[in-house]
Amino acid sequence: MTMPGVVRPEPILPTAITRLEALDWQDVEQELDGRGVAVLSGLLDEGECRLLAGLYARRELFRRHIAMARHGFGQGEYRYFNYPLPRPIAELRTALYARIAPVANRWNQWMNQERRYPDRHADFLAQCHAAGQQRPTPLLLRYHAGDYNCLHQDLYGDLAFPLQAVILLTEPGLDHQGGELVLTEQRPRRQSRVEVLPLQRGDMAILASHHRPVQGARGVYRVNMRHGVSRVRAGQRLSAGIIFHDAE
Ligand SMILES: O=C(O)CCC(=O)C(=O)O
Ligand SMILES: [Fe+2]
Repeated sequence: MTMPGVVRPEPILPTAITRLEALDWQDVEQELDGRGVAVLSGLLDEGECRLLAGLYARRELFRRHIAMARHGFGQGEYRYFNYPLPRPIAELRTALYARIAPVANRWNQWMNQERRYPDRHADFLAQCHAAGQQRPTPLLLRYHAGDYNCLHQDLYGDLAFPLQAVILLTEPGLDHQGGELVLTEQRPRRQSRVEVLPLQRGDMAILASHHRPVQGARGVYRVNMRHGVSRVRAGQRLSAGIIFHDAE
């Protein structure tokens, strides 16, 4: 029996965290350094995806609901979680940050950017909060047939972590058609490159949020990354976004 006024803790994602910790991070780091994106296939199982997708209906968990069309962001909707984050989201955010902070620091070194990110996410969040960025940014997104997400960057203030993660929570071909995650890479004085990520349910994509370094013949140059979602042609698509900086 649930006692009135007693908040039950959210279930956690032990298998996803175990899988995350068991990955070959040298491989993942190489992909991130080389291409600015890495896909962790099947990080979440079906039940874990359903658990996260099921949070969408629980309005009390969110601080803000965005209808994308109203802002010119595309078509579809998303909700920013409130603090305290549901434990699965908080645990993924904390565990993933610790694994990719070295990548972020290496990128800044290569790009001659002074900022270095602390080893622990809690310490980075303390920096965000001290800089006036105190609102949580992890989110759930929901798209129906015809919906899409315009190319964008998720920057919410001066302080920004250069990588973020997206988890696909529904199964392409079954729950929805279309709705591919798309990345663009704008190169100085050259035409842009695009990459389509054919994710399956439970896959996590780690991607460069803003700038990333590319090794060229004459040294390192900086490219400008954007991401978006192509039109969902049928069904319903849900995803979770994990952004490491908080918002103003
Ligand atoms: O729905 C998606 O796959 C993209 C989500 C997104 O833009 C984000 O999490 O920042
Ligand atoms: Fe985004």
